[in-house]
Amino acid sequence: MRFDDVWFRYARRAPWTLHGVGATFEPGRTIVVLGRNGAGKSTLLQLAAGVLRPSRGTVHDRPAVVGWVPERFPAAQPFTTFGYLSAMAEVRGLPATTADPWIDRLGLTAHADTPLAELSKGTAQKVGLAQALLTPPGLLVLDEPWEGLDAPSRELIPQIVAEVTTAGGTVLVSDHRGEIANLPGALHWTVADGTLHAEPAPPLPDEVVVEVAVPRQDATAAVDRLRAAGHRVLGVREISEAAVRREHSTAVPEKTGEER
Ligand SMILES: Nc1ncnc2c1ncn2[C@@H]1O[C@H](COP(=O)(O)OP(=O)(O)OP(=O)(O)O)[C@@H](O)[C@H]1O
Repeated sequence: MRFDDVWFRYARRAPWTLHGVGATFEPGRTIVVLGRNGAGKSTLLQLAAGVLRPSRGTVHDRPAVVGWVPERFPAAQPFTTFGYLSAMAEVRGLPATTADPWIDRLGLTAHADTPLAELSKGTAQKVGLAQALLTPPGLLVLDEPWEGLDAPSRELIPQIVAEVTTAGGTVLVSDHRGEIANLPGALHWTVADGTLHAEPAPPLPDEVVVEVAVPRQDATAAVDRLRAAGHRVLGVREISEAAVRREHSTAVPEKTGEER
């Protein structure tokens, strides 16, 4: 995807929030958007996601599937967690059960029948995240995704980001706390004075995500061994029935003809 001389302002005579932004969003990249409060990070993310349209200029080649997670999930909707996620799946032509693995993985099972309006901010954010991941996104846009999340869920974000980029998607994430800034290969773009300042791109890591199940009592030792062998451990989580079912359809991805 590419921004070609993108300008944006919120009203006809308002000052430009962004002006003359040019940027290329490479597949497989994590792009961390930094900047002070009010600099225009959310505006840039919404232009990328297609939630806002540029006042001038063009966004080219936006991926067909965009996952958009706003800073605050709009919880004032007449659904329960499960009702909302299954309705979102059906809108996309997917079976209602598509949401089940995400409900499980994001720890939403206990809240499945809770009305959205009664969820805590962090739980509502997880519903927003699950919604964005129902179909594997070519572009995942996360606006301050850590806000209000509990510790186990915060660890999930880098895992999910790595899964999307490993599958060839682009992740655009605003992160004023710097929680994801150290991901290998992450680009740092800073919004200031209405423009984008991009640090030079580090090489893309040539990695895949391998999920390994070990007995619970061996988890710490397994993590230590993997780290000692030079692997990045993205996180440890409870195995779920959905994950066990997925295991039977897991295969090591083959390289494409071009990569051989
Ligand atoms: N809906 C809107 N209508 C008018 N002005 C807006 C609107 N949304 C944002 N702005 C203004 O546009 C500018 C950029 O806002 P934006 O939310 O993109 O910044 P940000 O870097 O994401 O800030 P924060 O870190 O506080 O979320 C700010 O001056 C803000 O007040």
